[in-house]
Amino acid sequence: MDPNNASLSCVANIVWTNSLGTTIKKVAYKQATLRLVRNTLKEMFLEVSGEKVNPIKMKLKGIKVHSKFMAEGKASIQFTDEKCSCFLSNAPPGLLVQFLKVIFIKITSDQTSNGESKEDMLKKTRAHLLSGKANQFDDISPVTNAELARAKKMASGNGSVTTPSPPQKRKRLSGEEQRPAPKKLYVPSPLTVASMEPETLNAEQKMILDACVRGRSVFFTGSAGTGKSFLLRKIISTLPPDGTVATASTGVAACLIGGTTLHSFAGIGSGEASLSRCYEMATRANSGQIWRRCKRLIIDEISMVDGSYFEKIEAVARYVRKCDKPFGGIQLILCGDFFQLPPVVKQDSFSRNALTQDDNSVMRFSFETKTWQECVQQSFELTVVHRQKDSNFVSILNSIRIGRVTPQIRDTLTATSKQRIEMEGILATQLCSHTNDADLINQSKLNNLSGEEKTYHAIDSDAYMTKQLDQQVQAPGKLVLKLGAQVMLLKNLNIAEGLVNGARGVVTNFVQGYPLVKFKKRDLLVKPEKWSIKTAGAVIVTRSQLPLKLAWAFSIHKSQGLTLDCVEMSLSKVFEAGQAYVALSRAQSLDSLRVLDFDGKQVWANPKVLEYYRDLRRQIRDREYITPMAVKKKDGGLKKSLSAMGLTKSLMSKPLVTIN
Ligand SMILES: Nc1ncnc2c1ncn2[C@@H]1O[C@H](COP(=O)(O)OP(=O)(O)OP(=O)(O)O)[C@@H](O)[C@H]1O
Ligand SMILES: [Mg+2]
Repeated sequence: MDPNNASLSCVANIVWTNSLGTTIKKVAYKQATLRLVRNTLKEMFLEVSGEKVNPIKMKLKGIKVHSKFMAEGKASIQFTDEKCSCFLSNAPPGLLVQFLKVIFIKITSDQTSNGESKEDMLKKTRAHLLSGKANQFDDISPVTNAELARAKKMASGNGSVTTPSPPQKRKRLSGEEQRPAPKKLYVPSPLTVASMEPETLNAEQKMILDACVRGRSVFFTGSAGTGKSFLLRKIISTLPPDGTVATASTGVAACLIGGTTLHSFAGIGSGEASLSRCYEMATRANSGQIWRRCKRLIIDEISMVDGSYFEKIEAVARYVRKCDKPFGGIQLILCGDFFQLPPVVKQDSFSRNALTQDDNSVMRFSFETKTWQECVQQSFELTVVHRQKDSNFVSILNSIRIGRVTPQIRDTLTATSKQRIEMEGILATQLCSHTNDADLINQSKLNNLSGEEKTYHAIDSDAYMTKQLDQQVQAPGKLVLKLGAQVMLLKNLNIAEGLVNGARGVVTNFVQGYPLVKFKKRDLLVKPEKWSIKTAGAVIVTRSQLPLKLAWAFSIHKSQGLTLDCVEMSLSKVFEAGQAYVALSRAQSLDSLRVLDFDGKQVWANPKVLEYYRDLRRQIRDREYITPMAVKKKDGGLKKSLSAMGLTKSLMSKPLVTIN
């Protein structure tokens, strides 16, 4: 959390009411700046300033904060003394959360600190009034560790301060005793999940966030686990929600950033229709409005977006928005790693065999299009891998990424085939090259278990959206479990205790109808959780389901973007460049990985991608906007970073060779 975040820009409406609840005055700001200030008597105020109207200050005492819709950038603060309410909207969700947190921390701290007594305050007030001096307002001081600790104690229910009051909820305690529920200024949701993550952005991630906030159209890449999706979540929570559309090429990736799929946003079906037909489809009432409202389009896993489709949606954007600028003037934030899975095309045109036939007509990467050159203003490459901590494994993965397998790498990976990675009944997840194989394995393993079946049906907020929820939410519409079922957790429930999205476990019991699951670090009685997705029309729909999925096997395609613990794979049937790399890079360490029948032939990179990255790095190096890695240390920093990525200069300039 940024302790100095005591200001916020958003839409604000202030409404004063009389004792009957009738509105007596209203002030509306399209673009308000909110600040936390203190007067000479150290009382805290919320100052709202904006177009034309003089700043309005409201005392932060006895307030009620309604924060249920923070994830959508909305909240309201009710001021008892002033008899008014301030309604906030279109606030960047992450910044809104931080701002409300600062208010909570400061108020809690003011009330619980052993500061001045009431008598002292009265004396001070009288002296101030007699002095005849005007009230002066200063920004509040940054949050201190002591204030933070007091607020944490308060939030965990150990404190006695109840201001600001949460929505009128009461928590039933043991026995008859009741007391006000602890403040809940934060509502976990996929859209604000970034705020739950304790990690802060590193320097290279901050530089990209800064470019996005400045309105640049950017592409950022980096090997698996460099925090691309993590950064995207931060970017989304830092931008105003109105006009920001978060999408990804796959449902799983869209779910990880709380967005929708690019296809459902664009409204042109698979994109195979003629351009004029696509124009027609995209101008239909709903789609047209969505395109016209969009100001910033975010696309994760851009490597899986076909070039022709990318060109088509760009043309559609210009047409529907009646604007000749690239992408109809929409800011693009693109992210992905072209060394991972390429676009899915009907024919297997980019399998290894096809590469030798010089048949590139069917699939093109989006970076190969003229549209890409015209639309992307700045490119960045993240270089620090966070998913894996072991530098040896990171350098193996970086070599695999570029299709390079040395004898040492082969030996290291082959040696994993015999290691025991199961622990206390938790088996390894098999990663399969084909989706059907994964489904069959899960079904037959479940059938082989002898216990009684328990079925859990999801509750969707809109029955018409079930198909979209199936595509975008990892939690299945129907989940069948038995004692001994291998499962994966689908939510970050407690990061410190390892209860994170991707954590593996086994069902050991059913208690009150819920499965008791043994995870690596602890057992958990798993209860339903909610997922929200934003449809292309900015409507929020939800699914309530147990955050579990059968996990004997997954397809590699469905695993792209995930961090998994305890994985096993046989790569003998891989058919895409980058497929082996995606599978291997899901693991967090060599100890939690088992590779059966490893062969260097299973690893290759697409020559076009290698060439693109060579050019990209040259471009990044040469331009004024030097990359974070070059910023770190101009003399040799670049070389060091490249070798950390498994790319020395000489290798970069050579065509690809796959070493078997
Ligand atoms: N700055 C950071 N500090 C600490 N951990 C981080 C940081 N950035 C990302 N991570 C962690 O690294 C892991 C991988 O991040 P993420 O899934 O965003 O990577 P990615 O680049 O999107 O990978 P992929 O290419 O596989 O989709 C996550 O557990 C994330 O929380
Ligand atoms: Mg990702």
